[in-house]
Amino acid sequence: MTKLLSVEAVSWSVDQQVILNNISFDVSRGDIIGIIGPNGAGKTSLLKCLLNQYKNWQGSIKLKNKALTQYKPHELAQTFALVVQNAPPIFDLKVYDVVRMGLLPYKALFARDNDADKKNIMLALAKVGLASSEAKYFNTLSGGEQQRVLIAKALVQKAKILVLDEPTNHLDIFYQHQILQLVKALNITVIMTIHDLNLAAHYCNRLLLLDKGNLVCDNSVDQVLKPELLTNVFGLPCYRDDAKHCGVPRVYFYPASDVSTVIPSALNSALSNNRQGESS
Ligand SMILES: Nc1ncnc2c1ncn2[C@@H]1O[C@H](COP(=O)(O)OP(=O)(O)OP(=O)(O)O)[C@@H](O)[C@H]1O
Repeated sequence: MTKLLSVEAVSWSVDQQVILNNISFDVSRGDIIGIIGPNGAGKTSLLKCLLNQYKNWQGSIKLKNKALTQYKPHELAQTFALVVQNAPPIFDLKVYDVVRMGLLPYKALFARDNDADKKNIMLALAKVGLASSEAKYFNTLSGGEQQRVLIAKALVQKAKILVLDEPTNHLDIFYQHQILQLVKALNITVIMTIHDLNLAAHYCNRLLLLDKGNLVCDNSVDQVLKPELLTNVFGLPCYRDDAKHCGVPRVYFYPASDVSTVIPSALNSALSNNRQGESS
């Protein structure tokens, strides 16, 4: 796969507190990368460095072999589309106008939309299942619908890399899957922070596990979702079910005090497998 983004030894500190420590990884075209880790691990900070929103990080981030810092803002806007929860008040706009904002990196200020622009906007809204919502106010939509509008904006933006910060937060299970299915079906490169490890397993082809600003593991779902590793990072006993529901493993966490009453036999066998793995 072609390398799109190359992150080398990126560190970021605020007031001598190290928030990201020497992070290196590559992103290839078509990757769907989930950044996982506990609260405060540095997931959002890493996204913000990738988007060049912070200026004082150290290290190197290259987009197609050229330093990110050498790109003009509109060039970056043509490359990255950001989808965040809790969109700012600027989105007191109609759905059509929010999606239209995806055209801005390509347009002169105050340029009018042509027929092709309008067609693109409506096509993007149709792709996210919101063609009949163009005249509604963005702020009146549900969280899941707002996410879909922002994805439509990203489509109009023709972004090469879709960056999502906790896209499934506040969504019910149906919309969690709907958003991630939609994201996967776009067939573009995706980098997202995500708390739900089983959702991440389902939709990502690679996971980056962060802990206290360090990249603890960058690998396939199968290699990152190891009970021992996750127990170390999240501080809770973890059991992995390898029955491969829909082709992926599932992980479960338990309060330490409840472990022996929840699934004693399954957990014991998982722990003993771990121990065997350690000794081999
Ligand atoms: N602009 C900032 N100034 C000072 N500290 C910051 C800033 N941004 C983030 N931090 C600190 O960096 C650490 C990592 O924050 P970050 O938001 O990246 O974590 P996260 O992994 O995304 O957490 P969560 O899962 O809670 O969203 C936290 O301790 C946070 O307080």
